Amino acid sequence: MVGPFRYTASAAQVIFGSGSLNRLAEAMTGQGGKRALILSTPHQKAEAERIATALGPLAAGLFHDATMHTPVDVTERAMTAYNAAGADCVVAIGGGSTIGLGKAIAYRNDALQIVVATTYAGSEVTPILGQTENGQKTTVRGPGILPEVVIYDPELTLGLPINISVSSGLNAMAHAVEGLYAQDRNPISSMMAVEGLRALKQALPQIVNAPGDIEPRSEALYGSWLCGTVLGAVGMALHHKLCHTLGGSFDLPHAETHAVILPHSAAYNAAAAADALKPAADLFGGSLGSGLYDFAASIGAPLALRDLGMKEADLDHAAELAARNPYWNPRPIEREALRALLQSAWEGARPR
Ligand SMILES: NC(=O)c1ccc[n+]([C@@H]2O[C@H](COP(=O)([O-])OP(=O)(O)OC[C@H]3O[C@@H](n4cnc5c(N)ncnc54)[C@H](O)[C@@H]3O)[C@@H](O)[C@H]2O)c1
Ligand SMILES: O=C(O)CCC(=O)CC(=O)O
Repeated sequence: MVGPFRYTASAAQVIFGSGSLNRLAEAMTGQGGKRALILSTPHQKAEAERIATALGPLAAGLFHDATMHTPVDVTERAMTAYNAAGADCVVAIGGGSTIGLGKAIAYRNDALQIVVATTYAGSEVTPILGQTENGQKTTVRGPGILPEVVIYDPELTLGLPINISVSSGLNAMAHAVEGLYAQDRNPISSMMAVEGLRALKQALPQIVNAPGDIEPRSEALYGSWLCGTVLGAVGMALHHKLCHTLGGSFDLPHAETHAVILPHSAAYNAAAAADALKPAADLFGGSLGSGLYDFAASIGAPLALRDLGMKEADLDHAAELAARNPYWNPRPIEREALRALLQSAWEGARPR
């Protein structure tokens, strides 16, 4: 039987396709934007400068210090740049770090946000902002946080390094896996989750073999949009709580941490959410935890927390933090089982 359910569609406008970056000025002025602060990481500064040149007088300035986990001190410097430039909107070009900075600005001043998304993290289509201050990462949700327009131009992802592509793709897949067993899931979010998983499962091995091939790049960006939309639409559970803890309190890299944890969190929840996870398990050979692990290994993803810089001595503390104020999860958060999960993930063991 279908339902009952509640589904809230995202209000963001999506412009998808090769060459869609050319529609940036039109997208910005169409929303009433006149002076944009262009945001990027230091790594994508040149791309941001090209965008500023193309926008001409619509570009009010550049800020290229976006940083992972959205530190509040960086946001404060960006706010100063925004006000000094007389900007009325932001254009964020990049992955979740740059998009997070744009959201943090909009959270404070309701700036219009135009996003050019260049990884598979999915932040561009969520009303979620994570920020870090004094070593603590906190998350807020709110309508002003969701970017108004998202441009997906696969041409811009052709140079995304293979290792980032792989980890970022698994980060997207984690949104879909958790979306499948979310308490507030609905037929639309589950359909998007399964299609997102299918698209990324198909695209990532092809990207590893031919990173400059536009077809799998388009497929991966399409899959990441779907998975990100699921993240924005329904609640996340143990997997996201763990990654949030490991990223915010132990400064582990975001996408790589998702990539390592996903097989283990999926295995943890496999029995408790067997029906909801069946379409995903079917995609990965029947057993979701080991299937995801084998898939991740086959595309060269990181498999062990120890390889990301996590200290074994910190695992107890991580388990304790992750068990504190837990998100709803299909299987109860059992302290010992959670500690065992972290040990397996630290060692890079294949879940059963
Ligand atoms: N709020 C949300 O809904 C949400 C969702 C997912 C991630 N996030 C946040 O996003 C951050 C991580 O984002 P991420 O994983 O996308 O990494 P990132 O944005 O830090 O990007 C990783 C690196 O890749 C570079 N890069 C990005 N796109 C590129 C491209 N096409 N070509 C070459 N280099 C490129 C970036 O400049 C950066 O140096 C974390 O802070 C995480 O918490 C938030
Ligand atoms: O860090 C954030 O902005 C929130 C993170 C989130 O909800 C998605 C993720 O962890 O990939």
